[in-house]
Amino acid sequence: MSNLAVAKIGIVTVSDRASRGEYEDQGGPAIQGYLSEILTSEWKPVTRIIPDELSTITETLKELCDQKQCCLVVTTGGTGPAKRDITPEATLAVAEKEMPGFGELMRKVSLEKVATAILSRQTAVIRGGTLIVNLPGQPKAIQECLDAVFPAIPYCIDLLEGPFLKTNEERLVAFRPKKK
Ligand SMILES: Nc1ncnc2c1ncn2[C@@H]1O[C@H](COP(=O)(O)OP(=O)(O)OP(=O)(O)O)[C@@H](O)[C@H]1O
Ligand SMILES: Nc1nc2c(c(=O)[nH]1)N[C@H]1C(S)=C(S)[C@@H](COP(=O)(O)O)O[C@H]1N2
Repeated sequence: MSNLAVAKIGIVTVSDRASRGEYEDQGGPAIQGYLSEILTSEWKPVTRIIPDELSTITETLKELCDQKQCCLVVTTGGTGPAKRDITPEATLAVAEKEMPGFGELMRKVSLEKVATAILSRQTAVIRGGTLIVNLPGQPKAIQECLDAVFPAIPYCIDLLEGPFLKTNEERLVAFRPKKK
């Protein structure tokens, strides 16, 4: 992946009911809207709406990382303790490296908003040149979580030798250490 390439970003809604059309997916559009507001460099979304099935989630993540060459994949849903919530396990199953700080920070800021944030097992991992980040299913959790961790994402993608992501600094300042 060249750092001059247009950034492809995977947006994966994991929801039995949204994937069956029983309710309209609000999570994927909320992530896309957030990224459009934050990013000033060129990027392209690659969206998927899938059920809470381990093999479907792992295959989708592999496709977005290995074939589509997304530099970032953001998932929403399936991070809780319910029987069918399996997104973190699927994410770890395709991981080469775990990035536990993302889940820790998202739970910390979320706990300041809702006591039930403790129920999310959301995590983040690296697969090849891709960072995968899990978000909870509640659409309002998307901004709460991404505001906390997004400042670290452009530099993480630099370290993976991916595209250079620029942010709208009035909205969010990306952390990049000063070059010596
Ligand atoms: N993509 C979505 N769009 C709109 N609302 C959602 C979405 N995903 C989740 N929600 C809301 O957040 C709640 C918690 O999400 P969770 O991922 O635990 O879903 P769930 O209750 O297990 O059911 P499902 O997998 O069918 O969405 C849902 O019950 C729903 O009200
Ligand atoms: N920021 C934030 N985090 C949150 C929530 C929320 O509303 N906002 N919902 C919590 C709830 S109610 C649950 S059950 C867990 C897991 O949600 P999921 O299974 O939809 O991923 O995320 C938690 N984390």
